Amino acid sequence: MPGNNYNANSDSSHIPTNRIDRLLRDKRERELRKINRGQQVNDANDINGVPELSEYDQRARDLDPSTVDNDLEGVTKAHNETCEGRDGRPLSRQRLLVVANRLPVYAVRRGEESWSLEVSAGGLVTALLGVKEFEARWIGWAGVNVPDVRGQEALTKSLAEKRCIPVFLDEDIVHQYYNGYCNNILWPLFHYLGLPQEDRLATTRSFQSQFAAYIKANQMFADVVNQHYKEGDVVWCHDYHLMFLPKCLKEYNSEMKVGWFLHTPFPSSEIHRTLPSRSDLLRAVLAADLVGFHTYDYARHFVSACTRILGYEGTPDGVENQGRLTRVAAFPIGIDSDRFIRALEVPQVQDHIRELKDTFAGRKVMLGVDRLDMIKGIPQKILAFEKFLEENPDWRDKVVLLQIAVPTRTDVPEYQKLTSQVHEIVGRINGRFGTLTTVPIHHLDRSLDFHALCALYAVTDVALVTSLRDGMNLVSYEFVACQDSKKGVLILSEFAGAAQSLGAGAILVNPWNITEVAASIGRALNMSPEEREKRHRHNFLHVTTHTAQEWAETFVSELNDTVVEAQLRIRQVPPNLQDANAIERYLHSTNRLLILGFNATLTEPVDTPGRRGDQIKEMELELHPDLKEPLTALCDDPKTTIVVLSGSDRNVLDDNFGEYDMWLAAENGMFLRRTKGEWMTTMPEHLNMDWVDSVKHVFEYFTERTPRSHFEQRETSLVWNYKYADVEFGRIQARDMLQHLWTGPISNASVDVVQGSRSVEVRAVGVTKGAAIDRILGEIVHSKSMTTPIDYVLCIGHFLGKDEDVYTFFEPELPSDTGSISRSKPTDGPKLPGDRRPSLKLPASRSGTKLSQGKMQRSITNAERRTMPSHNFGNARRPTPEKMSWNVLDLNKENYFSCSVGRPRTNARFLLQSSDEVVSFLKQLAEASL
Ligand SMILES: O=P(O)(O)OC[C@H]1O[C@H](O[C@H]2O[C@H](CO)[C@@H](O)[C@H](O)[C@H]2O)[C@H](O)[C@@H](O)[C@@H]1O
Ligand SMILES: O=c1ccn([C@@H]2O[C@H](COP(=O)(O)OP(=O)(O)O)[C@@H](O)[C@H]2O)c(=O)[nH]1
Repeated sequence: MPGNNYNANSDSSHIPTNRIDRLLRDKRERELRKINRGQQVNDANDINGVPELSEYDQRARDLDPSTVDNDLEGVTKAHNETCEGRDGRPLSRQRLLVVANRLPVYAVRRGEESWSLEVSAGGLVTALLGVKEFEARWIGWAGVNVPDVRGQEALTKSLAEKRCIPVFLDEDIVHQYYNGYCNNILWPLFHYLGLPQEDRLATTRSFQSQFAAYIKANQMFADVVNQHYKEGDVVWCHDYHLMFLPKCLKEYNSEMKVGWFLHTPFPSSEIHRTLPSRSDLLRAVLAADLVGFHTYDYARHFVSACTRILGYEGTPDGVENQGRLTRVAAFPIGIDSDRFIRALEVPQVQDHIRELKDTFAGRKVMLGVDRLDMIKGIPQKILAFEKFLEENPDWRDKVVLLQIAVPTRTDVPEYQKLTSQVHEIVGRINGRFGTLTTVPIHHLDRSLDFHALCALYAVTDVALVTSLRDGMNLVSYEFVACQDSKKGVLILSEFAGAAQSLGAGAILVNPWNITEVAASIGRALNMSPEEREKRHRHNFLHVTTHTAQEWAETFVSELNDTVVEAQLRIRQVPPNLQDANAIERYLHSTNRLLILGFNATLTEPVDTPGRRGDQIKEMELELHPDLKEPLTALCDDPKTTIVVLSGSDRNVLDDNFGEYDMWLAAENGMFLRRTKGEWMTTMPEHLNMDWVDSVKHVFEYFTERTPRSHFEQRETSLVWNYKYADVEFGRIQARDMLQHLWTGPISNASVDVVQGSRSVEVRAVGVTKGAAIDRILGEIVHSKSMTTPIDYVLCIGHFLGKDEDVYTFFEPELPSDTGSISRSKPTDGPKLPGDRRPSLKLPASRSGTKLSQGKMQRSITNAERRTMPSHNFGNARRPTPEKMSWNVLDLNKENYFSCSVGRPRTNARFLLQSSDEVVSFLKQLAEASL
């Protein structure tokens, strides 16, 4: 194996924990493989004495029906044989299943069982043909309706030779899915052209029926993928046609590595939210492991749509929901620049170039190459050219505009209209500025073959790309690749993705500003050779380094890595609560304590903040409707004590739990009540509340300035909530607020500032659920006259990080400062904040302790509540040893179930995803104990 610098560091047994480190390592290894391949090709050439066909040429030949050896397999085999791994053994390349609406070839039927295959045009095909690192197979529609089985079988066989696998879509599906939902709804919407009126969809069609066809078609693609999928394959789904595919695939096999890439822009969330099926589409895409876009802007829009429409969390890495991260990133596509550069040397292209030079001698050539699509801004381009001719009569016989307009989606009425519109404008301008022998615009409604296109690019002085919106626009890249001798000028729409990469070298224009485009034409035609050279250098460097191959390799490398990353994350996420075990242990214990949170633990799940009209309802927390029965049964069991431990105030808990026989601990345990008795306070003595007015002042300020935010004043805390506000604005405001609270005038007050996912809470120092629990426990033990220790604890809640000390309070595996409970060895697991672990011994009788001295047991009137001094338990968290007469807790680790709800980054032992799961578990528990 050839010597290299990279091998020394490449130890496959060590996986870097940092993503960038892993991706850099991957990149080095790819470079190494390329060097190896290059050397082997050179060696082979030396032996044979003849230059080898490049892989791309080979591939293009493979796809060209006129070539004899048209088997892609050959290329792949050669690769497999030449690739070596780090240990020198041949490496088999990873299998890549590319799933796109269109196959790189389209089929034309020649007889009942005879098909010919033509290469499809379009940026996606061009880009993916440049991918060499993987053993790729294509899955897609062959662009033709094949109703008969014999025809399907014959076509499948022909396509197999090209490593293509067909998905057969019937005419109606194509009509509703491809012409309808894809190209009449999603395409214009994603390009900011808005949605069609429902009545313009035709009587037999509606959003609903087209969407249904879309889902059906996506499922058909998924079925074919599933038939061909082998463990370890990477599945790469492409474009707006297949937004449902990631979901379908993951439902079939959650282990599948699935990536999805969008070739169009992704619009602002304000545009996307107009789409009736907006949420379904976003959720389906998010099932992928990696979601890619051409530019950072599109990625940003997508993340923003997920946060604003679905209410999910947007992070710098992607979109997070319930601990599952879908990575979202920008992967700008490129072309196989070498292929274009090499093509210029081909004799056929040289001939073309000569012909074109002769034909347009004495005139500057301007070029437009576009599919005849409204997003390409063809009318705007022609009108700008007309304005230029109008204002510059000297140029009228010295410049020609060649416009190649490739027919596309000709069954969609909007495209038909565009064709007539363009023809009409071209006719008018040619009539206005043409002569008997020449016309200013040569407009062709057809496609050109590759060589003719390269020749055209090469003779062009000014390329004009005026897309109103364009995912990337590869034509601009191809033009640059073919211009190394001429160094022509690129006029490029600022609304094409390419503007982000070629912006510095091109003249950027707003295609809607006809005056600006016309002036830019003048500027380009008159540009000095020095300036053209400088601009071209910049663009050429970009196009030749950011290739299609780089694009695909980077995407797949990141896709592979998201799976590594997910595994690393999963290691930190606790397992789901095993219901059967928790129930079994419950049944075999004699004195059980169930501590339950309220909000997002026992409440009815609310869908998303985007559900307008439900906000008022959501703001009033309500008990899950299915909970009544099991909760009653569990509360009525004499061997079970239930405590609802919540941040909510007393009224909320009274309203929701008044009818059950249980304990209520409001305001993070600062108030306690058995439902049969009165509220009492458990607040520590001397709880300093002097900060309340200042914090309230700050909260009022931010509430006034943040529409749809609100704050709640409780006895021991204030909570500012921006759940219903604009997510991004809310977050910015929260950051400002936090900064002010941490560093401003109240920074020295005795408060804890706690940041929630959409809230900021300020509490008196030391107020946490964990800090309150031993006082609560003491009171319960006393009040229930417990005589046997608690031998089973289940603590379930959607608690803020600060309140997770309640989980650690009971944790038998953490070291204790008393010997009251037998514990196993200390673990390196979650750390207990400070030395908060209480003695778990409490007095059998509380007479003589502060706990029993009455104050806290008297009920509190509403009038007293606001001004109530801190008092009562004093140092009750640590009763003196002489007062302890028996162990309250006798908990071994198998009988302890701490469980976080919907917060995977937790110190709890287990996880439940939602309140639905909590309810389902409690139901089973109640039923099992009947
Ligand atoms: O297959 P068609 O419906 O005839 O359309 C052809 C392709 O058009 C779109 O291309 C996009 O992809 C290019 C490469 O990423 C990008 O440069 C361009 O800006 C996009 O418009 C479409 O997204 C493809 O799926 C179609 O195959
Ligand atoms: O007659 C033609 C005109 C264009 N193209 C190819 O079509 C693609 C157009 O890609 P682009 O990204 O510019 O736009 P899209 O059509 O994909 O929206 C480019 O690779 C062109 O080389 C082609 O094969 N034949």
